[in-house]
Amino acid sequence: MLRIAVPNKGSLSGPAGEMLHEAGYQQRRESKELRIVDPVNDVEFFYLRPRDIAIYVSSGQLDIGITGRDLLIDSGADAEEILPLGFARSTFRFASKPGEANGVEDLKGKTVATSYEGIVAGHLADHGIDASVVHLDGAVETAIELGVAEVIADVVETGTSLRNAGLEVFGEPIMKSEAVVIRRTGADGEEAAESKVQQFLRRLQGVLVARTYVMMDYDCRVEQLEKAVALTPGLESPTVSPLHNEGWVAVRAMVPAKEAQRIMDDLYDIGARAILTTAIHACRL
Ligand SMILES: Nc1ncnc2c1ncn2[C@@H]1O[C@H](COP(=O)(O)OP(=O)(O)OP(=O)(O)O)[C@@H](O)[C@H]1O
Ligand SMILES: O=P(O)(O)OC[C@H]1O[C@H](OP(=O)(O)OP(=O)(O)O)[C@H](O)[C@@H]1O
Ligand SMILES: [Mg+2]
Repeated sequence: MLRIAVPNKGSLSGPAGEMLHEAGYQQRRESKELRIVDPVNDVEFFYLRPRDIAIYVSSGQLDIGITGRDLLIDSGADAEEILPLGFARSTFRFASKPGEANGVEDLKGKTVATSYEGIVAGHLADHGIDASVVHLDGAVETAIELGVAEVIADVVETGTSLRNAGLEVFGEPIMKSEAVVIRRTGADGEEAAESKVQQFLRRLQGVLVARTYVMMDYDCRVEQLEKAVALTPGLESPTVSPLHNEGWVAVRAMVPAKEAQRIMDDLYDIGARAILTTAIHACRL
C-alpha cells in the first residue's frame, strides 16, 4: 500500500485535499483525522504538519508527500521534488522598513527574523554575509516594529501582509515556491512501490492538465484547415473528421484554457464555425 503524507493545516492543506479528491482518491471527512486508508486505490494518507512532511518522507517511512518547495529546502531533509503542483505559489523575500536595505550585501551585522531559518542561513552563507538569524514561528512582519530584528525574510504572495506592516521587499527573490510532490532522494527505481508512485503521479498530472486545458471542437472548410490547425495544434496532433457536407471537416484539439477565447476569435475570423469548448474532467496523457 502506497503511504502518502498530506498537509493537515495551512495554505497547502485545502488545495492538496481538493487535488487528491479530483484525482479520485478518498480524503478525510473531518479535519481532526490523522490518517485514512483508501482501500479501493490501495493508498494510505497521513495528515501531517506541512513543515514535518519532508522529514517523514526522508526517513523512508512514507513513500511520498505533498509539501511546499520552500519547506522542503528549509528542512534540509534528504528528499527531492518530483512534481510541481501549481498551487500555494509564493516568493520568499527579504523585507525591511522602506529604504533601509537594497540587497543581501546590506545585511552584514544585521539581525534577520524568519520562520525559514534553513533557507535564510543558506542564502547568507552563499553570499558570504555574516548576519544573525532569529527564528520565529509566524507573524514575522511584526518583528521589526517590536525590535526583535531589523530585517525579515518571509513568504510573500500578494504583498498585503508586508504593506499592512509598513514594510517593503528588497533585493532579488530568495526563491520561488509552490506545492510539490516529494520523495526520498535516490528512491526512484529501487522500490516495489515504484509503479504505484508513477500511477499516483500520472493521476495528479491528469488533474493538472484537466485544470489548464479545454477541449475545442469546430467545423471549417478544407481550404482553411492548415491555418486552423496552426491555431489549434493540440498536444500531439488534432483529430480531423469528414463532415456530411463536402468540403467541410470537423476538428477536435486540446487548447490552453487561458487562450481559449482568443483562439475562438481567431478561428471565427478565418471562417471556422460551430466553435465549442468543453471542460476536461480527467485525463491520462
Ligand atoms: N499567503 C500564502 N500564499 C501562498 N502560499 C503560502 C502563503 N502562506 C504560506 N504559503 C505556503 O504554504 C506553505 C507553508 O505552509 P504552513 O502551513 O507552514 O504555513 P501557512 O500556510 O502560513 O499556515 P499557518 O501559518 O496558518 O500555519 C509554504 O510552502 C508557503 O510558501
Ligand atoms: O503576501 P500575502 O498575500 O500577504 O501572503 C503572505 C503571508 O501569508 C502567510 O502568513 P499567514 O497568514 O499564514 O500567517 P503567519 O505569518 O503566522 O504564517 C505568510 O507567512 C505571509 O505572512
Ligand atoms: Mg503562515
